[in-house]
Amino acid sequence: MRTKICGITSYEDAMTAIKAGADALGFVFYEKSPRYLTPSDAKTIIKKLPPFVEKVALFVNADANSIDTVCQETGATLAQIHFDAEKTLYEALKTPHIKVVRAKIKEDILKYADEYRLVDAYCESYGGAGKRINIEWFDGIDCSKIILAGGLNPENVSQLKEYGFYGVDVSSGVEKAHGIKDAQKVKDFIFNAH
Ligand SMILES: O=C(O)c1ccccc1N[C@@H]1O[C@H](COP(=O)(O)O)[C@@H](O)[C@H]1O
Repeated sequence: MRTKICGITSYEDAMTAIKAGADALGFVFYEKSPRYLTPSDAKTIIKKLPPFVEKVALFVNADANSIDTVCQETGATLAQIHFDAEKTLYEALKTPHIKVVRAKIKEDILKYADEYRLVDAYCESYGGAGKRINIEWFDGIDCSKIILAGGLNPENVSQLKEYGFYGVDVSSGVEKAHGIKDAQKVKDFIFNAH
């Protein structure tokens, strides 16, 4: 399973995750998030990072133009559209992107069945709240294009093997405080996911 560590706010945390084997790092450009960082601060971190690691820019309720601009300015390689965007937004986006399904019910998971997508538990604050998704909803579903998110941590990530998810994404489950990663939890999360 690929792993993404989201809510990175420092170079040190970024390198801890990369050295532990993370495939992707997430930078949150949603001002209401406790993990928000400015595009300028993200750029400073991203330009020092090694290649072959996906730098993901996470957006909530942003328009296509500002998403493209932030990604271009910061060096982010993929946009995570963490809200229910209109089709026109996806059509207008120039930046490679991944759609997020904020699942309220099992049927929501089938929405983008034929493409890679990130599935998170629905919550009013959009994400990063540690809210767990009902894992039984994935029974009998082809999970090979799904990145699972929502309430994951170093303990429960090791229980996902049978589902065959493409990847997992975690934010709050590997923190010691909002926006600050716990190095041991990051290492354990990635080790257990593998
Ligand atoms: O991390 C955030 O602060 C955040 C804010 C707004 C939307 C999404 C956010 N993070 C993403 O939410 C999911 C689940 O996070 P958690 O592991 O349950 O804390 C994950 O995809 C994060 O990338």
